[in-house]
Amino acid sequence: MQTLTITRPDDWHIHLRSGAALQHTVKDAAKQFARAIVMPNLVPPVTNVEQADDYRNAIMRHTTESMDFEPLMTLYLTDNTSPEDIEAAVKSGFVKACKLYPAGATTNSDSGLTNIENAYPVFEKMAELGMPLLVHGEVTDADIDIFDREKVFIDTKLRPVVEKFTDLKLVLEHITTKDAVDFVNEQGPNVAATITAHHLLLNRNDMLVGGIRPHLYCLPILKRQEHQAALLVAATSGSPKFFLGTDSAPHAKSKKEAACGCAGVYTAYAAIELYAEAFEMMDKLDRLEGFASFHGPDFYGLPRNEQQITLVKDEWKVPKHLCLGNDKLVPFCADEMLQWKLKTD
Ligand SMILES: NC(=O)N[C@@H](CC(=O)O)C(=O)O
Ligand SMILES: [Zn+2]
Ligand SMILES: [Zn+2]
Repeated sequence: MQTLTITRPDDWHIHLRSGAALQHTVKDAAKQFARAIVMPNLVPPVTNVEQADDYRNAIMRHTTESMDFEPLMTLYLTDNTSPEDIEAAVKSGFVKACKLYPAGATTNSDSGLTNIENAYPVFEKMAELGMPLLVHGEVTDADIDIFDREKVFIDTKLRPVVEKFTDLKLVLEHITTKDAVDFVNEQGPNVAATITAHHLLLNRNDMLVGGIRPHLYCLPILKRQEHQAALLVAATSGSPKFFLGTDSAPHAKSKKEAACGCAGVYTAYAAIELYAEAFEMMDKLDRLEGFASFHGPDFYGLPRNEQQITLVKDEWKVPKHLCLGNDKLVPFCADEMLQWKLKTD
């Protein structure tokens, strides 16, 4: 049977949620990933070191020593975040990045920045101290089409930031367009991007043709096939600017299958397997380890993991439902066949 052994990967963008959900989300992440950048968009959001510490402890209560899992915490930037908050975050040692949500852009982003320039003093401190800025890159203007929101954000909001803060470490999260790939490639080594498995495997036809599939609705929304193709090329290029970030974002089944369903796709239960499918599609399985296990820690200035994981080419069927605390959740590719399976023994 075909196998693939790689250095244990990390997830540089995950939503673990809080409360009862942690029972499931932490286990799913930890079975493959050694570390994960944990997004701070809880209700209320994680905006200071004290809240990040509480959240970290809540996550750690769902780990065991044998899981060997380290959550890397983030702060949620608001209009009120100060340079002193950044100093405290760096000093904590466990806060590894700060997250910029434009207010209203995505799930639980209401407390995000109302104007990116409000955070310029904060960006200056982050650049000085080497704290990475993670960006949900979409504008929120009502007159901008949802499929154009990433490109318009890059052109109108992000370009001024990278021109002004030339040393700022910046990760454009969950990129979905060829425009984002080109932008990242044009910048110096301090600008990188994460790419999700679902944006590599799908385009908007998969979500909309033959019926609307609410479980494939996420933000930024799936784009045209030509954008998917550009993401596949970027992820499998071997460039250290692109690395794994699942954006695994669980929501209860009832919240997705609704008149106004929320955004987010749950992939953590089989994330590395899903990426393996995408890399195999490109005949680039040999590039998976760099993308999943090397480029992220190299960018963040953290050591690469020493353990390994093995994937086996062994078809299996994804369950129709998983649990999310006391709720039911429909995972990505529910009731479909996957080709790769993480070896657990
Ligand atoms: N990606 C999503 O569609 N949803 C994320 C938020 C985010 O990452 O934008 C979530 O928290 O549910
Ligand atoms: Zn986002
Ligand atoms: Zn996310």
